[in-house]
Amino acid sequence: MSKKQFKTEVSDLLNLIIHSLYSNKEIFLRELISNSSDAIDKLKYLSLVDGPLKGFSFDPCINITFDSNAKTLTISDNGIGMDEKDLNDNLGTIASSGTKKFLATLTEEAKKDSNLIGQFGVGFYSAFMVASSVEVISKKAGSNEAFRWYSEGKSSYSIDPAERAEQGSTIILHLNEEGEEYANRYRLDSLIKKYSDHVAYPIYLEYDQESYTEEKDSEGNPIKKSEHKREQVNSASALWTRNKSSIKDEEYKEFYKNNYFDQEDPLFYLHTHAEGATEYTTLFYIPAKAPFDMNYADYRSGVKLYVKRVYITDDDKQLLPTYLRFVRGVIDSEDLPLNVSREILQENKIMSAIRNGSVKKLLSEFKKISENNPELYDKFIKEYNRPLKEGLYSDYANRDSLLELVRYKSDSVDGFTSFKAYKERMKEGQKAIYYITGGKENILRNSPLLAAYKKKGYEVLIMDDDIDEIVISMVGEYKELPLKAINKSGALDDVKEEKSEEEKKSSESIVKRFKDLLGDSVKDVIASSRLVDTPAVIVMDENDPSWQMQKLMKQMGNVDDMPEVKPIFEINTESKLVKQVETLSDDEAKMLANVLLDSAYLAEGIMVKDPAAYTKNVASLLAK
Ligand SMILES: Nc1ncnc2c1ncn2[C@@H]1O[C@H](COP(=O)(O)OP(=O)(O)OP(=O)(O)O)[C@@H](O)[C@H]1O
Repeated sequence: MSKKQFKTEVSDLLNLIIHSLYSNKEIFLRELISNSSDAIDKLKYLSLVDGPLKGFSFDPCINITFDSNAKTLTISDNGIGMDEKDLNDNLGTIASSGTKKFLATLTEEAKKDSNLIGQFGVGFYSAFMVASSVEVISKKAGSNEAFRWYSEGKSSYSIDPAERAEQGSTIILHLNEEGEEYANRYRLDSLIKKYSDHVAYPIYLEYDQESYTEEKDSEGNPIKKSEHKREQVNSASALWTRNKSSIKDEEYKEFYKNNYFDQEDPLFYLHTHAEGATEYTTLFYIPAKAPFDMNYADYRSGVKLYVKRVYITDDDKQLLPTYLRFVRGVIDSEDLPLNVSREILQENKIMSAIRNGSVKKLLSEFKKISENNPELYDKFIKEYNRPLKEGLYSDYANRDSLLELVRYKSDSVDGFTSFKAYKERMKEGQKAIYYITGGKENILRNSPLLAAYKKKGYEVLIMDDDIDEIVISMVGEYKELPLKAINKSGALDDVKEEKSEEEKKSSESIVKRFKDLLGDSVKDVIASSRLVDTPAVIVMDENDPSWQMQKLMKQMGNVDDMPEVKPIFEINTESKLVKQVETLSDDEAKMLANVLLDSAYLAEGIMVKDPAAYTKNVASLLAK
């Protein structure tokens, strides 16, 4: 016997599955059936495309048997099967390296969520929730050898030669105490219907039915007879191929929950059939909660591609643009060739037409919901605002549609607002959409810059998402209205208050004094025409990166090459404090100017360069 150790992650994972996730242990059956269905998909596909298995003929099916005396449950399929190496690779290691990393971060509460199992691709191991040992007897299509994998789910497994007539896999569960209840016809029947009704291949349940015959024994009692039966339990039709009007809401939801490993109903779904230059069907779902890996670079794509009902792939990130990675569902094309490979998919004209059409449909559905069902749209935005913003950046062709979908916080209304609603609220004479970026919400909301806009009645959007900065500066305008950052020099003049000649003169001399005092610690000093109660603020030159952007650039590692970017110091020359620089001695004036500059940094949530010097200056000024 060749005994092998599981990779350590597998032992950890088994432990986790067996002990934390077992509140919903019945899902093991769905996982094993789904593996069988995938295995049939793979063989069916290989039998249709060029290669050694082309023309391979078989009658796809999944068979389930049980023995309540021996306490076993057996799931077998005639799919692709596994050879020795596959058994080692697939059942001896964990599917993705990201999974372990993610598991490590899960809270105890979250670990109890059995939903997570399927999302990881650890489905097979769920068998150990109900079995004390598991055997897999498998023969790979095209091979003459069969193998038996065996494990008690602790730290090791073994692989030995075995016998199996046909290609495919047989999974034998030796049920533990928790699992005994599954060696039961009615229990299995209802579980298959519940979770696997739409699996595209027939699932047969075999059982012995006992009945009483007409005949009587010597004592006159009816004689019992046992009959072996084999019945198809699932309906085995691909839901998306059915006519929309014949499908109930419940059926759509069940399909989603059983196929996309979510216990919650989806937020909404859309089922469409396109005809014309390209013919295809799509059934898309929006999960109620963003998938856990949505913000990981190695996220799992949630859309499966079929060609004429034949499964092609669920691992292709080209099917939809990255920013729609939260969408789950099916694309089924009538026109793509079956042997379409990943490389071909990328450049295939039909695929790109399907992709463009799908994006348009999704975006227009989002728009419809935003107009007709604001409550639902709020839920949607709470989960998916961020990926939509990425779309603004990456999907130029659909930017106008996306601009109608994204939402922002505002200093004038509660919750989120759209650009459209902002535009409708705009004051007469207002020529731009104003926003502030570059920090946490509370810092932005307390920015001294807001007062001048408020005074004019101009609304300011509070953009506190770290990608807003990059995205919005790229977008530039909404319906020909420029988008202006109020903490950049470009928005200064829009809220200008006219000054008298005398005021101008006095402010010129104060500005000059500040320039002398601060030297090259700032890019420039300007007299503010918009500050109300605040002595001074820092803003960035229109063409310089903001603080947030600089921070991002530093994080990305370009520290050495990046020249120091200095702010423009905008001073309120009407402020008493500011005016004092003209009366104080040079030393004291310098101290004051530096304190004002450092305070302006702090108001932006930016740490001052020399905190010790700052507190010392403040203390000595206060003392005076
Ligand atoms: N019945 C089967 N026939 C052939 N291969 C199988 C079968 N069951 C499992 N496998 C192989 O073992 C691998 C691991 O299965 P497991 O259920 O743990 O993860 P997965 O199927 O990749 O992910 P998920 O369960 O999320 O779909 C599968 O990817 C597949 O290659």
